Amino acid sequence: MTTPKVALVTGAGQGIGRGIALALAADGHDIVVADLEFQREKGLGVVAEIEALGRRAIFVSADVSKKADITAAVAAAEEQLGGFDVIVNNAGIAQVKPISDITEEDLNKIFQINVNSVVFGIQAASESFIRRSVKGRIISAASIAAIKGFPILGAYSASKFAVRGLTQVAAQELAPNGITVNAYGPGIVGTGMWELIDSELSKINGKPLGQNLKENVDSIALGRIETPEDVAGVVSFFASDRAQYVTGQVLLVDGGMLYN
Ligand SMILES: NC(=O)C1=CN([C@@H]2O[C@H](COP(=O)(O)OP(=O)(O)OC[C@H]3O[C@@H](n4cnc5c(N)ncnc54)[C@H](O)[C@@H]3O)[C@@H](O)[C@H]2O)C=CC1
Ligand SMILES: CC(=O)C(C)=O
Repeated sequence: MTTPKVALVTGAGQGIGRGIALALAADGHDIVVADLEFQREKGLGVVAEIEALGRRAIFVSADVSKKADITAAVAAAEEQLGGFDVIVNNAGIAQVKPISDITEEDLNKIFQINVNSVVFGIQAASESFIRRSVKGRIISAASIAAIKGFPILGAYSASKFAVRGLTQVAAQELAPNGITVNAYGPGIVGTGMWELIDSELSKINGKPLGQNLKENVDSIALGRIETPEDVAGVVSFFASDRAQYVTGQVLLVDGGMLYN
């Protein structure tokens, strides 16, 4: 296949999404930086970082729980950057609650953002790829919590198991079109999401701030917290020509926490 040239990354205003957007730009992609409207300033900062790498980039305000927003972001890639080859369904949220406390609203919210978004991303990307005869790449955010259920992260774990299931199904359905579908499975990454998990766990188990994070990091074989750049390396691989025979996989990038 030809090297993908335009990538759309959701949740790219900060954290892992920002790291992925910068890595794909360094690989030679032009980038749609998609995030919620309230992240516009941060998103424009990422656009400037990408432009400093010599690539083109635009910020698109998109709520991934809305199908129309994802479809519009794909259209913006085609119309403003002249193509569309890779989607990274990265945006996601965490919730930190024992199953006994999970509400109907909690479930609806986390599934709309972590799961519905992946269905919408697969739909919008594959429609564009098939219409334009592009053997594109669909890459989504799973987690170690897509392989093993984590206590107090029940709704989150369920949502990431769903991402893994969707990845396997879409890989099989889209293979006849030459489209590959994969997911990355980070472990404990030092972003806003883990700041939230650590502080919420502290409220539940009374440990001092930072202690839950430290204990989790202590369980990592490579002995350090993960960075967005660690995750981005795997996404860069999935988007590259080197990954053209890889589909339907969740690749764990966790420094040695789970083993398959
Ligand atoms: N931080 C970690 O340890 C791990 C993170 N992940 C996954 O990686 C992905 C990125 O996580 P982080 O960068 O750590 O999180 P983060 O909280 O630092 O960043 C998430 C980004 O997604 C955006 N976002 C949230 N809801 C959105 C919506 N409805 N529409 C559009 N954008 C939205 C936020 O504005 C933010 O820019 C998530 O899917 C997460 O579940 C997976 C495993 C571990
Ligand atoms: C945030 C996340 O996915 C975990 C397992 O920590």
